[in-house]
Amino acid sequence: MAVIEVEHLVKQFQSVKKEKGLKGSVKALFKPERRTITAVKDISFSIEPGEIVGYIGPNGAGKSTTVKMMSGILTPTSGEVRINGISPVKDRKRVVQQLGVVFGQRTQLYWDLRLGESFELLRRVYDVDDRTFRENMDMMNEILDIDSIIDTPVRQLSLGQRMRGDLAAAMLHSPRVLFLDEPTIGLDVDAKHAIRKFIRQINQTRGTTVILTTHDLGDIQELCKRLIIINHGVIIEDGSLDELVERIAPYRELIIDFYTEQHVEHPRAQIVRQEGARTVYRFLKREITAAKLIDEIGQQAAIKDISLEEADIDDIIRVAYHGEA
Ligand SMILES: Nc1ncnc2c1ncn2[C@@H]1O[C@H](COP(=O)(O)OP(=O)(O)OP(=O)(O)O)[C@@H](O)[C@H]1O
Repeated sequence: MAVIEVEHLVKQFQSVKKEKGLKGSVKALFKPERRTITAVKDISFSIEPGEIVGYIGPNGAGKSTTVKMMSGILTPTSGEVRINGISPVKDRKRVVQQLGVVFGQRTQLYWDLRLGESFELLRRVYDVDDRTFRENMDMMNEILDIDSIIDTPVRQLSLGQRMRGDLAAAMLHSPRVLFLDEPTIGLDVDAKHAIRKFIRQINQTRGTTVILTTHDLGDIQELCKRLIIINHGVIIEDGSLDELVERIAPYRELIIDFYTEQHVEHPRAQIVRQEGARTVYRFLKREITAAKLIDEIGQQAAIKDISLEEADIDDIIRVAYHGEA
């Protein structure tokens, strides 16, 4: 059974349109002109236990709004969400027990307490028994080195330390599903590495299902086997990064430097440029491997040096978002 099911989900916000100046404010107060913003238009997907899914899209696409509806923070205008078969609208309490939620830009820790005290308090909020709490703390300590910051007041934690604390807090009640909204935002390379390792590890050892919202290409490449891409409140792609690359950029370029000027043709590669002893070939990844191509060209003329160029993931994601060439 799918762990998350989303069916024809829609969220509209009403806002009051206001003209400039005092006159506009007065008018908005007495004769408000309402405007409807459709943040999520009609979204359906289903996620199996143990998946790590990147829920991505440009700013304002509707990602956070979807995550908030999935975690029961917002009520959908129409459509349905089920987490392990339970609707967050009808039974928020039971859904919350199955969910861990981390927003990179906010914290659920208590500013005025030490990190360890924050965990103690959250343990009571989630009603976690002693043994589960200890087991989870041990595991989080191993992966996120929580012991080294456990006595630090939350307000004094660096951003990376705070994120480690937030992730540990989200796992205290052993949730089966984790929603992470930009968990690596603003972090340095070491902290990002630690967070990604954590996500992989809890996914592998506990089978935790992870939905990840991110603008970080490293997160996408290293973690997400499946990408759901949304824009303007609708899904525009649902598949693996490899499939996306294959469809948008099926070519690779092979740059070969011969010892002397050569003109070597190959039936499966097109010559893009020739400058002195250098020839640039373009070939389809699914038709031939680079190794085979190099080998076969090398049989016709001695090769001095090679390099390979792939399409930029950044460009591929941009094309997927907007369909730009
Ligand atoms: N409470 C609200 N009232 C009115 N409009 C809202 C509200 N929350 C979100 N929106 C609008 O809904 C749209 C989707 O916003 P959402 O925060 O879901 O996007 P996002 O994909 O998470 O973007 P980002 O990557 O910038 O965080 C935006 O146009 C936003 O301005």
